[in-house]
Amino acid sequence: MSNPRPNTPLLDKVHSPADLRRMSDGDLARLSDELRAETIWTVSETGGHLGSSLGVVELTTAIHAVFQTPHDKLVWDVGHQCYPHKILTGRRDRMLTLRQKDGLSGFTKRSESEYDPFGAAHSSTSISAALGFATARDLGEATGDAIAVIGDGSISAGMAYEALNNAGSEGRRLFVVLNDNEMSIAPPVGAMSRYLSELSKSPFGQMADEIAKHLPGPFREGAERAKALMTGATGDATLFEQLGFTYVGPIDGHDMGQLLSVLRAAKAQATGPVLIHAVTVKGKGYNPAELSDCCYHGVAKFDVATGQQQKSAPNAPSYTGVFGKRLLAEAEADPKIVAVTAAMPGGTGLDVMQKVYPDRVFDVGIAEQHAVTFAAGMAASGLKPFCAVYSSFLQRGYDQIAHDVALQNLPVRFCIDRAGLVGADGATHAGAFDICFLATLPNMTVMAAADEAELVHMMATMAAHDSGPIALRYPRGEGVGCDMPEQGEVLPIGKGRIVKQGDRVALLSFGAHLNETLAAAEELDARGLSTTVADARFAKPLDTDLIAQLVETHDALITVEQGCEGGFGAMVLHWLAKTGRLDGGVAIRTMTLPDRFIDQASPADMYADAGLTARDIAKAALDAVGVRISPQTAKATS
Ligand SMILES: Cc1ncc(C[n+]2csc(CCOP(=O)(O)OP(=O)(O)O)c2C)c(N)n1
Ligand SMILES: CC(=O)[C@@H](O)[C@H](O)COP(=O)(O)O
Ligand SMILES: [Mg+2]
Repeated sequence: MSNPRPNTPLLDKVHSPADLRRMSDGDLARLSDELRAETIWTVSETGGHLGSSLGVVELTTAIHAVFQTPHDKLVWDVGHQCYPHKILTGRRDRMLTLRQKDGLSGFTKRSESEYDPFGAAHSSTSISAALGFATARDLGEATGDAIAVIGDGSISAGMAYEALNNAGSEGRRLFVVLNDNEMSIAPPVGAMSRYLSELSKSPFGQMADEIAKHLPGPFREGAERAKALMTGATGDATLFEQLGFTYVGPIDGHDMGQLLSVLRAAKAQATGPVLIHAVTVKGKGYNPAELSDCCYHGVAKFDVATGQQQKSAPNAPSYTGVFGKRLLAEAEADPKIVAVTAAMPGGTGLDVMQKVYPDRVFDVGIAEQHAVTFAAGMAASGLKPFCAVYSSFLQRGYDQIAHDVALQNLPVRFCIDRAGLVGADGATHAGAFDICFLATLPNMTVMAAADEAELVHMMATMAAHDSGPIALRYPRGEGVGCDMPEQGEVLPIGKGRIVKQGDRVALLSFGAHLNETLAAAEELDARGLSTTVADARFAKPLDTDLIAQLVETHDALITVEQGCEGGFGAMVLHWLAKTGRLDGGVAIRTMTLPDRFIDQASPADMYADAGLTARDIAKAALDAVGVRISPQTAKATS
């Protein structure tokens, strides 16, 4: 399907933001319409984060028109809304490579453009980074103004308050644009969201006098009336003003005239931190997006005329889908089971349980640190909390896992979706580190599902495991299409399983790379190297009997995991070394992700880049047993 490319005569003249600064205000408004059409067309061909990008079309145009980017530093929060920004900053001709192998990142990225002064993808970092730039300017570095654009969802994270708190006390000239579209991925939650909702209903332009007087007539009267009204009505300043910011807003984030006036006035007058509250619509200007519950937050390729997305039929249930269903089943059987998500009820699958038990599922907003310790408090009180957080986002709550959960040995269940390489979201969302940062914690039990049937058993095991914290990791996307058990069977903690018996080479897989490991075993068998395949199931506690048996009865042991160095394979090596089993010389290879970040591509291409294909595993085994593969053989069989 190919959608007709929009006609964009004004946008065709824009090769950098400098071209915007030569346009009239009227042309900038017309340009934004073209930019919106171009964004819709682009994402219809590539898929990606459409809704948030459509919500900032005018804002993007106005900021680049008023501020001198790239000397002034524009820092996007999350960065999923950066497609209009990328189109205006010289990357329009590469937009069809968005989120693809060797293509443009789906988020801002320093190495991609001087207009991306700070990379993002994990939320709530923009104010901190922007304050860093502002401080560097004040210390003499060659940088200009700093502008952070943060959404109403992202400003619910603790890190944003740390930054507001510091910026408000530092008093440096800094611009924070709050892009308030009253949406996160799901509808926003929390008291802050409620507060912003009230604030955004206040009349236009409650702002400080020194900025209001620089506004054109009608805006100024409106602002003065609103200020009188607001001050009269409320008497106190906004939360942001009480933190030391000049608050400007709420303004219509789609009205180019308001945006340009307010940004110009703020730029002309600001001597300290300014927060501009722009009210926008997620998915603005594209009906299917505006009308959909998710505002087309993340979409597949689609037909522009209808909004119909191109989604291939699944070959197997998704891990997330199996997780959601099984959690509901476990929750039906045990009223003490509760669940916690950090603004991702749909992505984690908790929405399945939420529909049935809304009082037992807690969406705490984008607040992973709080989510973990909140779950710890519930565990300390006798409940059985399942804390469902994507692997890479769980990095945000690591000290809470160590300090509040593991050290106190509290029975929090960590359900870690998007473990391993995730594809189009690239390096920022890779679930590469959770095995390493969890298996090294005392008291922690760490499991990984080899397939969707194992996930069912491991969910039952988590529900039953009440003696301390336990984590279960599983990848993004579909399972392998295996037979599914009706019920989950509680697994013996710390016990793995032999999947295929051989006697020369032992492949010990942890998690969802079992299929590739079995394929490697086939190749090795075909070469006359009888191969055992074992599924470790646990990275902690290790099945040391199994490992000892494999090492004693095979010529080589190869560990395989969808995780970084320092994870499962390292734990195996530690144990072997500590028990002297390496002294006699054992042929061992640990197959892990490489010590580098891997850019977006398909998961298969990313694992090939990582050196974790079935062929790679087989080659490691051949190398370990000393069968050198001649270049010709390698070429012939590749
Ligand atoms: C630390 C972290 N947790 C969760 C996410 C997943 N995530 C991406 S965008 C988003 C919602 C952001 O809402 P908002 O800031 O309001 O931006 P909008 O999409 O409305 O433009 C979430 C939860 C993330 N990127 N980073
Ligand atoms: C921008 C962001 O962080 C989320 O939208 C993320 O891209 C969701 O990932 P999944 O598509 O794997 O749910
Ligand atoms: Mg939002």
